[in-house]
Amino acid sequence: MGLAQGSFSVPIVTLPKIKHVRAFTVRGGGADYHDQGEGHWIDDHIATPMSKYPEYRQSRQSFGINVLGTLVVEIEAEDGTIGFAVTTGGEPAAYIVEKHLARFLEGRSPTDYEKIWDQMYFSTQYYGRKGLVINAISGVDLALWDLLGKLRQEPVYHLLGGAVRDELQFYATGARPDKAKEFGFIGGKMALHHGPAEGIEGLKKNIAELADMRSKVGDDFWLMWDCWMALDVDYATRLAIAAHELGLKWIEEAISPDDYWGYQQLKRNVPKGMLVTTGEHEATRWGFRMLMEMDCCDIIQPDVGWCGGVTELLKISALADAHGKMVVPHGSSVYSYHFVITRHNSPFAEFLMMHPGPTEVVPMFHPQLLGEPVPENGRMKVTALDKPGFGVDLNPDIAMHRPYTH
Ligand SMILES: C[C@H](O)[C@H](O)[C@@H](O)[C@@H](O)C(=O)O
Ligand SMILES: [Mg+2]
Repeated sequence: MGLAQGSFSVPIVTLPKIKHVRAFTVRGGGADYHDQGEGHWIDDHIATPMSKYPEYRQSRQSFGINVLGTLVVEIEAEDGTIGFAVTTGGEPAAYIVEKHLARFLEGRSPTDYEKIWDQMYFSTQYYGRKGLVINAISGVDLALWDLLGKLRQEPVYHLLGGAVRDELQFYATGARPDKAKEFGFIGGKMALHHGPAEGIEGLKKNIAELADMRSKVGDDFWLMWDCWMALDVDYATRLAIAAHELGLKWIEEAISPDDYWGYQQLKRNVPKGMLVTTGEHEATRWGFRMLMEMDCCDIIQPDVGWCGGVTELLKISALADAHGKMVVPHGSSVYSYHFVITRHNSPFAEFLMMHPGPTEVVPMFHPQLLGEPVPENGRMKVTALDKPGFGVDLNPDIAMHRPYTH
């Protein structure tokens, strides 16, 4: 780290330049958290847009929800410091990182993250804009922020403006909100099991499941449904009306992320007091601008590993703040924790319960990250984030594969 002579006597710090960008793939849980073994709650007859095909109704893995696997991006500076990040993307994302994105980083300063993001986005705009390409850009951007933190010996949340509160509070996503309540979480979000293709019988089963869980957690504990893009406006409206009496707090990602008009209508249809949320499969400031200007939802839920990374989430969050919208990022382990703690309009965070039951609290991206913090009693003190970068290390025991080089 050199000390360049500034215009005053005080020298400014010049960080070492980026020397190498490398992309690896990993299978088995971690950032591609749907890539789990048999009998996991996260693959048990969950309603999806593919549920209209009976052969793909029981298991999301049957139609390929875990086909990509994890992308690991490593960025090495000239002094040997390595920043890394994990997200969903696997081999195709690794190809994009190595063959297309790396050229915008190697030889550059890690502080040029705005220009680097702009060049990664607009150089891939002709084939990207959302989905896999933005996942790859997000992975690079997160690794860049991890490198910046390590070079500056500061946690990422310091670089984002510092903590606005002393601790994070979490709701838990999983099949057991009753256990989530025991563990001290502020609420429980369940995956919806039956979609329109199962007719009124399926809708009644959904309501019966919610009623059963409400009887277990009492009247005040937050209960939410995650509908994973599975419904249409009519079904979602009928479900919301029936669930309102059971105190459903929000109905999440009920319809296709492309159907902004449908969300606009659903938000008008749901009973007063029920929130409509979405955004985990939306990307960039432009996608979220559409959600907000068309009044599609009450809470936006970008995934920082899928929406464009920290650099883009800063823009999305500021836009949401101006619109008076809450930003509760989709669960993405430390990558969302370091962000949420710094934003007034992100009052709580999601914790995805990755234990198969789930009857235990385990790290979300297990087994890929060493030092990954987990909530205690549903909360996480900001001090748990006080390590350089995102504060985690890659588990050396996991098999990483580098499918492409450049
Ligand atoms: C639980 C949901 O079906 C998804 O698996 C989950 O990843 C996501 O939608 C969430 O909000 O956590
Ligand atoms: Mg969701």
